[in-house]
Amino acid sequence: MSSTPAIPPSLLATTPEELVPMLAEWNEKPFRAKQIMEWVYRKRTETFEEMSSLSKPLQAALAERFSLRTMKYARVEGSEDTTRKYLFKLHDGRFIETVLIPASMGLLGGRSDRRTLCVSSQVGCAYDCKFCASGLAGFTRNLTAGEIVEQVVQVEKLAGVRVDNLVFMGMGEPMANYTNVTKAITILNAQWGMNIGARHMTVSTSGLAPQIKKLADFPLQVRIAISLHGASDPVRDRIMPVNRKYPLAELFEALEYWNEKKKQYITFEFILIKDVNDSREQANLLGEVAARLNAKVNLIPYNTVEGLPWVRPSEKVQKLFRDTVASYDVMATLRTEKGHDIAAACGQLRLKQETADGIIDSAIPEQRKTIAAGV
Ligand SMILES: C[S@@+](CC[C@H](N)C(=O)[O-])C[C@H]1O[C@@H](n2cnc3c(N)ncnc32)[C@H](O)[C@@H]1O
Ligand code: SF4
Repeated sequence: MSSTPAIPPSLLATTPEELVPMLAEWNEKPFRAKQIMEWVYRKRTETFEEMSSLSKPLQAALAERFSLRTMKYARVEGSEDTTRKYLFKLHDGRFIETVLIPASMGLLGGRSDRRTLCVSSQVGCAYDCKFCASGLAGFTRNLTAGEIVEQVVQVEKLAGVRVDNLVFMGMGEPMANYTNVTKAITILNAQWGMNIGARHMTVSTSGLAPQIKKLADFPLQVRIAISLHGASDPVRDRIMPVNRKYPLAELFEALEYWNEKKKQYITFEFILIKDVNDSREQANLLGEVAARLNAKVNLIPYNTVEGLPWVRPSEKVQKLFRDTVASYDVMATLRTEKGHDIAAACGQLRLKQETADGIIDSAIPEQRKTIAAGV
């Protein structure tokens, strides 16, 4: 592959505090930082020349130092009433997906206006979970904080909506890109920035225990979702290699720390895969640990990934599993909405595009098929 073209760092990854010393260098007053943020986040200006309250030399200095948009909208799948999956081309030619999940029926029967955006945190993923499209072509690179923030800015404009909820459930493992993800969260939460409440942001992780503890110490009250998918080490080892590094005992210990620090419930994500993790025994183990850690459980029928032979269990098995977990006095939901399925399968659209562009080889590694076949 050709080397990455250099572009100036994104202004969307910059805080007003970081701007102040640069402004001093340019003989500008500190209050300009606030003005610049207003152009960026309130008026959503896409060029520096439009920042008409700033002097021409300051516009030029900013343009030399920063980029305002670093990725190009490539295409969208889905329509206004359904989940929309946006594909963006990054400055180095790679692709990422961002999924907008529309307003759903409110809990009390009325229509809720909430819109959830599922953002990517990396190009590809190194964690190699055996059921997931995101890791199929391996890991390419971390997204910068600017690229994470820009997904929200661009989708709001393209869809003409305001995002209320944000989930880090797109491509990549957010806790393996800790610094950029927490910086993006800070900017997305800031009043001068995207002003999204921290409690409306959920970081989903495959279980990187040390980073979970670190995030527990992070001052913003973000939520955490754990991709559990196995309630015992042998089952989890089979489908999630990360479990060999951080086995369940270590993961649960980190979650106890989370509970102590954050005092808010955890969510366990549990994909139901036929004959892999859908047994009564797994449901009992999951119920026990969810009750102990005060976690709610989201059960997700496996969403087929092209090239991978895993399948979801029958509805009867899914419901029995949910009822068994719920019998531990645990809140357990079975996700059936299409939107979530599409979000969960994040990574497939990008795989198709990068394969078509000849950036990656599409072959599903033989090893995946063997593991799926249970050999
Ligand atoms: C793509 S991951 C990204 C966040 C993080 N790396 C993680 O594993 O939690 C987001 C969620 O999608 C789930 N997922 C991946 N492939 C899926 C599939 N084929 N069907 C349903 N959910 C899937 C993951 O297990 C995880 O719970
Ligand atoms: S489920 Fe998450 S950690 Fe596992 S391969 Fe997919 S993106 Fe990576």
